[in-house]
Amino acid sequence: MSTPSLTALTPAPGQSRGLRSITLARGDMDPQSGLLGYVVRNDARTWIRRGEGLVAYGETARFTVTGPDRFTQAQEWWRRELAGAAVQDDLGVPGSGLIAFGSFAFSKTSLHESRLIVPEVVLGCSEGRAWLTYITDDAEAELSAEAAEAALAAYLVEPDSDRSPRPDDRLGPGVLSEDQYKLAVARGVKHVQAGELSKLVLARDVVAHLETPVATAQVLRELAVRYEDCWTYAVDGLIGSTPEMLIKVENNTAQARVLAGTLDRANAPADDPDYPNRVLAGSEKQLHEHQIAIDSLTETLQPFTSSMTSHSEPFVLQLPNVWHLASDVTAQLAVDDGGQVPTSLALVQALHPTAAVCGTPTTVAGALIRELEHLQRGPYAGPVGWIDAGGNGEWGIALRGAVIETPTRVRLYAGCGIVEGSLPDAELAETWSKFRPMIQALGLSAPS
Ligand SMILES: C=C(O[C@H]1C=CC=C(C(=O)O)[C@@H]1O)C(=O)O
Repeated sequence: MSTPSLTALTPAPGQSRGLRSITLARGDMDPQSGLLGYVVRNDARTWIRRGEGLVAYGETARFTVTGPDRFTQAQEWWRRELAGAAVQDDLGVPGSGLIAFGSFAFSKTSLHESRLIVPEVVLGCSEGRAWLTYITDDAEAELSAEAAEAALAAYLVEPDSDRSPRPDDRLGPGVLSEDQYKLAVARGVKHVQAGELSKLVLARDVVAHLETPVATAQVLRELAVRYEDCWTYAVDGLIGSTPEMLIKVENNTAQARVLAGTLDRANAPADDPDYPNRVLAGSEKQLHEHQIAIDSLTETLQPFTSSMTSHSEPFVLQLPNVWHLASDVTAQLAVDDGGQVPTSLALVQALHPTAAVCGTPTTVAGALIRELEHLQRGPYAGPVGWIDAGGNGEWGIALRGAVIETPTRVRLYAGCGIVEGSLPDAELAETWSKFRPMIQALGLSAPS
């Protein structure tokens, strides 16, 4: 596999062979709803957390790719687009100026197309500062505040309607039945016990069949409000709210949030505040599973850094559906001989797939996933996020999400880390707790 170029991506000032963009500060974002007020169309692309992030519409350029070099090729395409671009950016903060949204297949052998998409309009909000970016490939187009506002207004003029649950909406089985999934888990445990690997992540799917077309914008707003500590993503029908940050790059700093170890909140005793600390943070099995995930991230990130910090113990992250063992990692990126730090995509290429979604060792786990899961993961558990012209970006792991396959068919995915002590019934139950965000946002109920 070719190694990623670590040179930061820099647009050439003044050139306009291709993309042209203007970014303007915008003061009128409703502080209550933040960006959510703009998530009104089902084709919105989003990256939202606590009311901030990015919402985009339209498409000015697109790159698609499959195979083991998908990250490198995407980065090379982005570099070429930037080399011919003319960028006016009043703000110069991560996410302003030219950006591309992206989603990548989990597997290097997947036929699913990984993609980078340059939108036409982007609304951004970070630390209270809001902006609007307008991007065009029309050499004659006027680049002004009026033109940018008009481009945005054209997308907002006809919002898509919300929908109410219908009697015939239902949740059906996916590729594997529940019993087949439990069998796959039992087989996975045997491979771990045989010493072939220390951790394996096995996923399964369920399918939502809706009577009327899915109201994607409504689903995204519900996810973003309910799962405000997660990153609510939408890229070409891949939607969800992920609690796991694969890598975020802001100038010379990289951050990751590693999760592994899960406890369902549904059956937790209401009068026992110490329950997650005792049952999750006090469990040898869960701590072992978490340690494997954090080691896989820090060992791979380390060569790109000059310093790195993470707490020695994971903390308990409380989400509406589950508690997770979580570790936040912050690193200063090492500067190369040319004075550059790696781009967010270069780090994604190095880090994906972590043990949180694949296993350890990666190659053994990857082969077993193909053998035992019988699932085409597509973009599930792959990197999803955005990159800007400076190489900054945020790439989450596409978890707690779904793929909209047709307007009335939505495939939900969830997986579990399998270690030596894993029990098939418990792992099956855990997948239901991980499906819950999407099940609720779609207005469905899980089978009891
Ligand atoms: C693979 C998933 O979750 C991963 C992330 C957090 C906790 C996990 C766990 O406890 O098994 C999984 O490793 C998923 O949500 O589909």
